[in-house]
Amino acid sequence: MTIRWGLVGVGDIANKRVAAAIQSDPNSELVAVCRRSEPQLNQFADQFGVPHRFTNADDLIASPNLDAVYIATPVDCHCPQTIAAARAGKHVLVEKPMALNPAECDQMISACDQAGVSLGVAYYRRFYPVVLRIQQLIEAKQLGRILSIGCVTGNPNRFPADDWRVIRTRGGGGPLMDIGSHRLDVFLQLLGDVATVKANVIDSPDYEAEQAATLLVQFNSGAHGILQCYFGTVETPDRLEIIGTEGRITVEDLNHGDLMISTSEGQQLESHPPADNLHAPLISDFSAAVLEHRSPTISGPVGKRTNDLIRLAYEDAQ
Ligand SMILES: NC(=O)C1=CN([C@@H]2O[C@H](COP(=O)(O)OP(=O)(O)OC[C@H]3O[C@@H](n4cnc5c(N)ncnc54)[C@H](OP(=O)(O)O)[C@@H]3O)[C@@H](O)[C@H]2O)C=CC1
Ligand SMILES: O=C1CO[C@H](CO)[C@@H](O)[C@@H]1O
Repeated sequence: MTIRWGLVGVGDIANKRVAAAIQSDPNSELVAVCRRSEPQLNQFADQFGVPHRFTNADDLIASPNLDAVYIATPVDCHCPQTIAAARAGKHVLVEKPMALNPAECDQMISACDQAGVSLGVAYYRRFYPVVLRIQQLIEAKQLGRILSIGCVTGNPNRFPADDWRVIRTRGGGGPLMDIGSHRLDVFLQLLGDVATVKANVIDSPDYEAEQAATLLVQFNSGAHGILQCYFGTVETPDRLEIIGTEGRITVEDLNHGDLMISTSEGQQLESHPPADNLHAPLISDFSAAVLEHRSPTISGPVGKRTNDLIRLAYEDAQ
């Protein structure tokens, strides 16, 4: 059996990676796509050879020949579309951040639980070989006791004020929601749950959401995490550093996967590049999870935790 997917929202990320990732997975088939603009919908469907096309998400969701819905729309659509899909008996894989706020995440989790369908969130960095290698090094205590994790990420885009990514009611916030969310999820994967979050933000002169956010989190383990994220700056690599009592790990760009391990014995460079299509392992895991009747690796409650931390950060920054 294959999972027959419907893809709602065929914009940037669907075009760059999601459609191709579904089509390359042996357990998946892309059978339907949706966006409101008909010419762009047809262009996308023709490009990827998708037979069923919808200009209304409710119509795709109600379609009987689908098993799962991938939601790649702006963040304010995630909750209503997930709930509608769950009620129609479809499994849901939703883009990050999971929703505008934790209350919406709760509604999505509960709708999927009640309908008995799977819910996954697209924090695909959890499948990066470099992230899994760091997790292994931490668990094996190769770095001793972890004192801190730090990540710097910047997106050079200068978004216009009417872009959904910088309107709070549409994107939920600015760079913290959009790009910081991915890195907070990596923090949670590597160092476990967080006890406290402190934050400062810098308002943008051009739009409603923040332009920069800096977070200081304290993990339950006692370790510290520092996250810096920006919109509208020079291209900033996805830099990660972890400091322990016996060693340090530096990754200049998580998306490339080169890892430097420094200990008292010297330095060692390892290379763990990600899959060519970063979404491919995510789709494979989700489809396999549905077929095997297990929870996807990045489940609703896992995805929600990042929304919880972001909410605490915005509250503290106020
Ligand atoms: N995992 C990752 O690395 C990335 C994730 N993302 C996430 O993916 C999601 C989408 O981002 P991105 O592709 O950049 O956004 P875009 O703005 O490029 O695309 C959004 C798409 O959603 C469609 N859409 C909007 N509203 C509706 C609606 N009510 N019903 C149906 N379709 C709708 C739009 O088409 P139309 O207006 O014609 O309806 C468009 O096709 C976001 O959650 C974002 O955070 C984005 C980039 C990378
Ligand atoms: O990682 C990413 C690349 O940039 C996009 C636009 O800011 C983000 O939405 C996405 O999560």
